[in-house]
Amino acid sequence: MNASKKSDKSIFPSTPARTPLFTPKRAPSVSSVSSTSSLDSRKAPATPLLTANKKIKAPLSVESRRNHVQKPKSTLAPIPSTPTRSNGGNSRPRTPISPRKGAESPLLMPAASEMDVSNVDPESVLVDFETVEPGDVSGEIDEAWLKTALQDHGKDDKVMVSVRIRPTDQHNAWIPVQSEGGIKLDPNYAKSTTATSTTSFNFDAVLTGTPNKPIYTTVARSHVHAAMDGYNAVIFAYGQTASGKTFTLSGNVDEPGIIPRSMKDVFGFIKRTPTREYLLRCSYLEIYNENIHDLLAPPSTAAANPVQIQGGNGSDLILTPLREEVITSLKGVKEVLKRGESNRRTACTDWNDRSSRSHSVFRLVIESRERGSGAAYEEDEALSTGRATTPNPMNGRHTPGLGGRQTPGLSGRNTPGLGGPKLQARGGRSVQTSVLSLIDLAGSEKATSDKERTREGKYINTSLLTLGTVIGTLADNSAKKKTDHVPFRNSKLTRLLQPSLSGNARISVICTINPDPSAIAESTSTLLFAKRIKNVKLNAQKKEVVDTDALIERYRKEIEDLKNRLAEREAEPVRNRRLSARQQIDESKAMKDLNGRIQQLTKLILTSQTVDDNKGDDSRPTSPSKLDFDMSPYQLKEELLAARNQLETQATQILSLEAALTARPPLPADAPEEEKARVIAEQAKTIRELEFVVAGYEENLGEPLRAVREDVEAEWRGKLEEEVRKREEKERWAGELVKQLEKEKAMRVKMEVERKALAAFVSKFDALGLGAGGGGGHGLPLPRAGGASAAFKERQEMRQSGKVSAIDSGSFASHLFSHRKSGDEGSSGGRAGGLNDVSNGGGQQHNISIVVEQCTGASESPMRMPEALRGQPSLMEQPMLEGPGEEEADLSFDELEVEHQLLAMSVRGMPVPSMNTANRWKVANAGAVGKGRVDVFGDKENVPVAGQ
Ligand SMILES: Nc1ncnc2c1ncn2[C@@H]1O[C@H](COP(=O)(O)OP(=O)(O)OP(=O)(O)O)[C@@H](O)[C@H]1O
Repeated sequence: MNASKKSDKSIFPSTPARTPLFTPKRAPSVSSVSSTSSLDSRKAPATPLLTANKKIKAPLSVESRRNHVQKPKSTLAPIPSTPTRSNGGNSRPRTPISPRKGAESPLLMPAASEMDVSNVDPESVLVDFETVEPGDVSGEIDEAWLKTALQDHGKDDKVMVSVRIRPTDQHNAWIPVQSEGGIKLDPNYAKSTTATSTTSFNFDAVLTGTPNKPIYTTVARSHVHAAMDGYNAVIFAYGQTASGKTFTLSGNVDEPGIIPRSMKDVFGFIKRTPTREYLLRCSYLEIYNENIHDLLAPPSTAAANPVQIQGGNGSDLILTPLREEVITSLKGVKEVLKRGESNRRTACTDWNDRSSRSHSVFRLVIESRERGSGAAYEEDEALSTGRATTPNPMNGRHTPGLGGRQTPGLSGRNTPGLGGPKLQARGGRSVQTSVLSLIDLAGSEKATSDKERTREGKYINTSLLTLGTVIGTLADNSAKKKTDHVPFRNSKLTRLLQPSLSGNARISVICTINPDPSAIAESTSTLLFAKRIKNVKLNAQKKEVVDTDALIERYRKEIEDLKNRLAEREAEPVRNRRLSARQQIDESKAMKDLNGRIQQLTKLILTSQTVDDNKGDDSRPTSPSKLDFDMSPYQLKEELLAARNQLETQATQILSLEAALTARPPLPADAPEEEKARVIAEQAKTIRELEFVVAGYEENLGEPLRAVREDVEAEWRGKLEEEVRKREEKERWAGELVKQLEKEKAMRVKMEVERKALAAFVSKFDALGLGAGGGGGHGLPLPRAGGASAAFKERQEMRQSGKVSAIDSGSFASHLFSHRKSGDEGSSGGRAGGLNDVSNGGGQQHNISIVVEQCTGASESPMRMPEALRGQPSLMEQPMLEGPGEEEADLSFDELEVEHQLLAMSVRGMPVPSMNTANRWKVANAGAVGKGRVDVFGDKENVPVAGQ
């Protein structure tokens, strides 16, 4: 790897070197790849121009990561614990030499730096205008700039989008229209490329050239200031590989990029803000192959403990375990950045000697609160810390130090939670919290000639694609006022960016493009991404945490004082208070004021508590300041409940005291003593009377009244017993009625069944033309000689010969009747032997009448067969009548079966053919009955057989 390339990625290298104008590497042919390439071979000094066509392979990034760290010991060495100011006046905030007891979180790795936030007392590492070193302040900030800062791009609710065109000494395919923030494709290339129809774009700024200062001033400074002012801010670079993202973000020693410049600006801002004090803590992480690694943790432990993202949708996220280091000077930042940079995964690709193989995120958490001074501050401090503070002789500030109030959990214990303690809202001073995120994305790229690079490239491209989709959906939602699901969770990158992209951040995006004509497609894709993100709506809000504990405590104290004063006055004997009328008026007014103030404070306590409750987890989800993470969630809940109960009890006590105060008898302050004594006497009498009423009611009723009451009670007792007896009688009667009703219901059901059976029987008779209105006189056919058996037989024969496909509903019955045309009389021999073979003779017809009797008992049948019919053959055995034109009856096997049973019921006592008869008939007909129909008869085989 050549030296100049290395220096590009190192923000603060030891040996400054000017960067030559960059010409990107072309993807070389496979033949040009030197298999003997090594790190040493790449050390030969060469400009990017000279190395442009030379493919050099880097060792695999993961394995080489530790080798790549050139001075691991020095980079991980702790920052000097006691930095001193050159003027010897105010001292820089000190880093405690020994970690606090119990500060180690089991989830965090052993500290590699004493500035690890979990090892320090935040109150001792605050930065303010007095502690900022002159050299740490950006010399670039001047009054003129402060005016321009008012034209803050981040103020509106849109993402600030800029394009940076990397310089080239070859053909430039893109023409900037800088004054209008536009960029368009050179018409010569526009014609030749079919990559896109859109060739001209407009953004907030289009920037060219190598200097990073104008880039920072234009795209980043206002966002850094917004972050210092309490807004979350995100600045990220997006673009294809080797287009200049890292150069823009980190830069080099000659051209420091956005990250080092913004850090300088942070200290400059603090220097110019004497009213506030700051706690600055930073973290540095990378997303490599969809795993998040802590770049500030020792590489071995970072690899073994990938950072996890926790937290709700859209709200703040918790990254754990992630080391956060407190910074108090630019030197500290340099140290942290250097360490992080050295742990970053970079590798030589076909296009970039030191291509970032991961997305890197440098986060600076800025917490600030007003600097306290004066008597009120002293008192607040004492209230907050529970002890008097000692002014620091060096800077005059009150620093409670290690023994001071740190991060009380609800239990009151000092417990640094996960991620370390944070600045506390104290002494009634609220804390503003914001996060500045500076993100260097890995570049999108085509498949490379190296397997590992290709694998990394896939992860990179996938997460960038997801970022594109997320941005697209957000833009679409904003434009069309929709609320479509945004797939933030599809990649670690978008998940990490979720709170910011959801709107609560000011965002600036620098899209870097490679102006080479061969990269027009990729550049266009980058520009389309830039266009989409421009439409995402933002609504960044400041986050302020109020010290409700301190406020409530102060109110309580005041209420206590007021109550004491009131009590003293009331306790003073009247005779001792010989006051003039004027004094009495004044005192009355003072008492009234005291009461008013107590009420007001009580309300404030309740409001503060409500605010605190409402904020709950939502207000500071990431803050461990209110939570003791050593406790189980159950214990925390218990504590919370206990604290609330206590507060409520106190509030109730206060309210009842107030009520007692206001309920005192109204008496003008200037009323004479006699008058007061009279009012008191009256009140005492009233109280005695009420006591008499409450306690002695029974005693005062007297004997005669008691006797009357007993008489009345006896009378009513008798009436009650009579009513009870009557009710029992009625219940018995109702029970009888219910039983009768049940019986009747059963009877009805039975009758309904019989009625239906009878109706079916009658309808069958009618259908057969055997009913009273049926016979020959009415033209309905009568069964003819040969009977149903002959018809059935013929039917089966027809089926077997294929003339009839199956015995279908009604067809068998029709054959019963149509069969008489065949004149087959011989089949009657199939009848059951025990039955009378009665021929009705040729075309003779019968009139069959049925007597239906009312069913009078369970044993009686509703039907009686007339005498005339007794001895007649059953319907099945009756021969068919002959006669042209008779209609076909609609009978199926089942219907015949029903008919058969009905007949059996109706002619009880008569010899009735059983279904066995029919079965025998079936057998006699040589199995002509379809096998599939046997089940039609089924267990009706068991019907009692008459005559057998
Ligand atoms: N504006 C610029 N002026 C001069 N040199 C530049 C400029 N932009 C980029 N370069 C040079 O181009 C090379 C590639 O740039 P850089 O590493 O920043 O690209 P990148 O987009 O971060 O690539 P990757 O996505 O692969 O990490 C570097 O050597 C860098 O010094």
